[in-house]
Amino acid sequence: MTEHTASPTSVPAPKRALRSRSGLARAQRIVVKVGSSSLTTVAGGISDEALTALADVLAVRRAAGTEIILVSSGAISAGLAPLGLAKRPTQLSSQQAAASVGQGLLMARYTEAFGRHGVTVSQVLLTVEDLMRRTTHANANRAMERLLNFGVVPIVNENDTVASHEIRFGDNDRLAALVAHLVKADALILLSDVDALYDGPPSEGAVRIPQVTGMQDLEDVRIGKVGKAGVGTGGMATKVEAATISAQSGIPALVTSTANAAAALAGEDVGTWFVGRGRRQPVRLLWLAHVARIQGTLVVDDGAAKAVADRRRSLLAAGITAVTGHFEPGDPVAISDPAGNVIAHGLTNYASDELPQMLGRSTRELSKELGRSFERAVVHVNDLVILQDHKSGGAPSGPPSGASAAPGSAVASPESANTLGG
Ligand SMILES: Nc1ncnc2c1ncn2[C@@H]1O[C@H](COP(=O)(O)OP(=O)(O)O)[C@@H](O)[C@H]1O
Ligand SMILES: N[C@@H](CCC(=O)OP(=O)(O)O)C(=O)O
Repeated sequence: MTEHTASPTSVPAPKRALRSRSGLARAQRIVVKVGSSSLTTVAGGISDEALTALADVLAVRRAAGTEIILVSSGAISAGLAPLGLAKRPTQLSSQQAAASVGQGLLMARYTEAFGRHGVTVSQVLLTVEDLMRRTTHANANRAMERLLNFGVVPIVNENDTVASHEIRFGDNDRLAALVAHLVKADALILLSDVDALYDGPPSEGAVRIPQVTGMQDLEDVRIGKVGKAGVGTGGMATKVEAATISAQSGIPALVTSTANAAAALAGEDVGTWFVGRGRRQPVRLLWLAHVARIQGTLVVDDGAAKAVADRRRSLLAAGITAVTGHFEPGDPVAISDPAGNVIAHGLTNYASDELPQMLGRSTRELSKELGRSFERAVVHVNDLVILQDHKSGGAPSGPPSGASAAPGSAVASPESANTLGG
């Protein structure tokens, strides 16, 4: 194949976020995610009609010069019938087997459908780990950039056959958000069997939500169980989460149906638009906030909660009042205020069995006892992501203050703030 160098395929992604959904018509790099429920049925496997219709829309846009990355679910569902399975198995090894069979079938159909438009596709199977470690992240990024330069449409799925329970996304919605982040997409489009996010399960006469600008717009939204098709895993909850992850790191997201794919790409008023408003976040923090499996909880007192959430300090042992769960140093843990609200996620420097004898004790005391190897912070501020501001006594929290921690306080000196949540 000839290498494209000076064609629309090598147009760099713009640095500015699209302001509204109409900007999708001009977007240069778009991640599109399609769910199992749009492509497959339990009984019939892959729907040729649905897959071809989507490939037609995306191939036309690709031919017009827009870089398209397709995150496609459906491998497990497509593999059920060939293995004689009547429904989606719950056992991980059966899901792995079904994905292994179905992924090949899916790619064969995509290759053919895009090929009719002269568009080459490629298979990219990723695990959470590939996106988290700096070296593997950079490696995945290089491969994607090269594929896009070649004019290829990369088709991404989770590497279901090797992903274990511990490291699995499970749904592809959050994977798509991290892929959008990986390739610095202009926008993320999440396609499903429902045309938008509604204020409640659509079957109950709910009302469409056209735009989400922040968490306040989601407060009254009720999310029902996984859709009627019975083949998806994430449901609307993971789509909202993925769109939020994306929007909060500056990449706007649109949630709509596969039937609306062409209208969405043309910038028409369909679906639910999540306004991109945050700055790009390190992927490690996105993972910590939204994907990581939390292994335990550190309950902190009111002062420490305010310091961590409002003043962005490291968490010290003196402010921790209780520990639950079993974890090792480096594991993701939740930090909760005295009322039980989870205010942050962080990576702990201590194991759950080391912490009880440290709780409530000052840094000086602990330094004497533990000697030079003592790591001051139980959770360092650079390993912390704030999920909500702590509002003690119902009072609104002020802006992060630059004042240093009071003596004996359970917090360390101010450093960079990592805020993701609303
Ligand atoms: N508030 C809501 N707004 C829109 N859809 C919702 C809502 N609550 C639940 N749903 C359901 O979520 C389903 C989409 O999730 P899912 O089947 O997992 O999709 P996919 O396989 O495309 O990822 C829809 O079929 C819809 O019935
Ligand atoms: N990676 C899996 C995705 C699982 C799944 O059903 O995801 P989704 O339909 O996006 O909720 C597969 O290809 O079957």
